[in-house]
Amino acid sequence: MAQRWSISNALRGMFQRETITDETWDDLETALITADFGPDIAEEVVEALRADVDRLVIDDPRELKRMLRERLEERFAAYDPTLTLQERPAVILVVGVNGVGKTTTIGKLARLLASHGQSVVVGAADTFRAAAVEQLATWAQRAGVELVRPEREGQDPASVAFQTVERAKTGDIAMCIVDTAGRLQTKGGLMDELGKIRRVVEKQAPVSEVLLVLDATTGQNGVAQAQAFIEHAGVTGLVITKLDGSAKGGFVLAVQERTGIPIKLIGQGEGIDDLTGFTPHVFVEQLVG
Ligand SMILES: Nc1nc2c(ncn2[C@@H]2O[C@H](COP(=O)(O)OP(=O)(O)OP(=O)(O)O)[C@@H](O)[C@H]2O)c(=O)[nH]1
Repeated sequence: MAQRWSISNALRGMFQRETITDETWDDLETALITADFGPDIAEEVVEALRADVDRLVIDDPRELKRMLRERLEERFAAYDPTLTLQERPAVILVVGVNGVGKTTTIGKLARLLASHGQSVVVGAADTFRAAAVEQLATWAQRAGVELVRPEREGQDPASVAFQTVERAKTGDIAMCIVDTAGRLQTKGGLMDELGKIRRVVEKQAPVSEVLLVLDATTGQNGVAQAQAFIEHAGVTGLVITKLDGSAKGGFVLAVQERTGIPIKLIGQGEGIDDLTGFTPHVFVEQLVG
């Protein structure tokens, strides 16, 4: 079954026509804009394909579909989606606004890494809500990985992050994932706190990845969120969650190009196995059909 965020249905009529006409181009641009690529990218893609079709004297819409896949894949693949986890321990900080899916993503990522034979410890540096710690504890248990909890409610999140990395070092644990409290990108004090967490962790070990989690259903607003986090937390990769509930597959490309930060992981469900790496070829196959 096609993903909800796929544009294959929107394109169906277009590829059922015998030849490429003006309507073909209008339909394509509308499909791209509807999928939240944003008007600029939609126009660029249409213009580039139009030029190719004219130059190569093509009139078969099926050929155009192949060219659309190629062009999108080239744009998606302009950034390296590989997680950089060579350090020992490899420290991953996970940041983002409230409710985007940080804790869920950590549970899934811990499971993914553990299933590849890595030892993992997760740290509950979201110390404001006891429920947040318990939620992470449940995920850690499901993933079969160790957890470092705050010693008391309201403990400085940076100190929990520090203790988590310390635990990884003393226990010879390869991967260390630190959960942080959700925060609005407009709250300066809370954004500064992220910088502090990072500096404190770096006293123990270099930070390998700072992953910013974005909810695909927020669309272009996610770009504004991303920019503030990039400024304050030194984001190295994006995680797009809730793509399963979104009709906005194009958001993935828009946010990557506008922030210049690669998409590294994709979440498509609430289950522990619903997280994958980002593979442009596979993604575009599903997107275009
Ligand atoms: N459908 C779907 N739901 C998701 C996905 N990822 C997370 N969720 C749901 O989103 C909700 C919020 O997820 P959390 O992991 O608690 O989000 P958070 O960012 O840690 O939240 P705060 O700690 O409050 O900032 C939960 O109901 C999750 O089940 C996803 O990929 N798909």
